[in-house]
Amino acid sequence: MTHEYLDLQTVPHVEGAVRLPGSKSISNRILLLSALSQGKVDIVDLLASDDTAVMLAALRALGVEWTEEQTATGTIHHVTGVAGVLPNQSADLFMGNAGTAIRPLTAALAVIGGDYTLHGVPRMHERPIGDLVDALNAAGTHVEYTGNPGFPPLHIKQGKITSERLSVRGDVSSQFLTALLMVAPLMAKEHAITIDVVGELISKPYIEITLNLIRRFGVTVEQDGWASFTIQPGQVYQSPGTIHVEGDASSASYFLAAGAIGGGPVRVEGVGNNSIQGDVRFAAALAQMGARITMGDNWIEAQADGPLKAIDADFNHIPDAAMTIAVAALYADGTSTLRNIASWRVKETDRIAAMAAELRKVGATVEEGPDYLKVTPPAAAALAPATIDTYDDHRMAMCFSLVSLDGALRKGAATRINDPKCVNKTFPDYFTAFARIAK
Ligand SMILES: O=C(O)C1=C[C@@H](OP(=O)(O)O)[C@@H](O)[C@H](O)C1
Ligand SMILES: C=C(OP(=O)(O)O)C(=O)O
Repeated sequence: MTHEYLDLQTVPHVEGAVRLPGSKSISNRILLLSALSQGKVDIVDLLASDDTAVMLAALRALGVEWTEEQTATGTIHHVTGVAGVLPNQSADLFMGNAGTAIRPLTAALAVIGGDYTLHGVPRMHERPIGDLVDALNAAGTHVEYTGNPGFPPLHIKQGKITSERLSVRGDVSSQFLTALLMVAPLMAKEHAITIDVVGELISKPYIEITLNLIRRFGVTVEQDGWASFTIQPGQVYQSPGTIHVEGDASSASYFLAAGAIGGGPVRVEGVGNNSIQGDVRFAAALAQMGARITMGDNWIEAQADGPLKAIDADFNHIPDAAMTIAVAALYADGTSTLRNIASWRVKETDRIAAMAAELRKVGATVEEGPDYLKVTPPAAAALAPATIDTYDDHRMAMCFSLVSLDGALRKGAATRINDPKCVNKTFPDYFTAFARIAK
């Protein structure tokens, strides 16, 4: 337990522009696809953070060559694809707390086969992976649990895919289906592979990111709604040459909410109408709360347009950015309800419980359900000063920076953020960027 903290003074007004760091979801997908592909890939603007660092280190340990070049405009990572044949047949891989690294890598290593162990921070060992392992092992791979069944750490041995049809549950995390889709071309050597989704599929826009990027690497997936996906045999990932990583739409949510709460305009650069990330739809939720939103191909701007209105909506499609709505709700004119967010409970922390506990500290009344959160802002004219615990969850730290902002209906509070460096998971410079828009 670290005892570092960051004190934020109240912020009367926010305004400015922020260039977003690269998307975590896109960065880690592109890294694995590049490694599996034939040829060299130049990745522009890859996210530099803990989650991508563990993926890069894992690829290096597996024998995949990559280099990083600093240019006047940003970074370029040069990855030499291994065409599905890993140079190192054994490795011990530390995955931190990166779901986007451990889930797809588990699938890739299980299908390729070898002698691999994957582990992470203690919380990673509490985050489910059983539905993915079940899907893989039922099809012929050999993945074992070395700790608790259903959770990392994992030991992967040599197996062989013998089925032409896999089925995977989609109601705990969409990353399991993403993982199978990404490795499907490695399984579809002689015959087509079909992946059936059992039960409801959550977080669907992340599957769209996966399919979009798979296509960029030259592989076509046939889709029957959200129920099944088929990959015809003989397709291999091809290098797209140069590929650009968009700004992170989840990271955008904090600045857009800041503009909506604290005046604005605040503009984020790096995502917009052309984005492939579902989290750009956070802007629509903010607009529903009364913010004025404008969008270009590669930017989004948010501005307050009077007091924020309470919202009652289903947030299954944007589980990460929805955390930002829960905090924006402190500034709204009534009770907000966030529905269909059960996946919050199995992420960096139990986010429903953590969010409820910290929102209460600043004066909100919160009702917590298995898959919902109801937030009623304090009646007082200001939020209560508080010391916010962040639960080693980057999004808790980033979300709660917003409680320092003065809104139209309610003033913010001086806020202490414990363990602010947890933002390193996806956005190491977050608090510097936040300080720049605080006026
Ligand atoms: O595929 C992805 O890149 C992600 C999918 C989502 O997870 P779930 O599918 O577990 O909801 C999201 O919360 C996570 O931050 C990133
Ligand atoms: C849930 C998240 O991360 P992960 O990719 O580790 O699932 C997140 O970034 O909010």
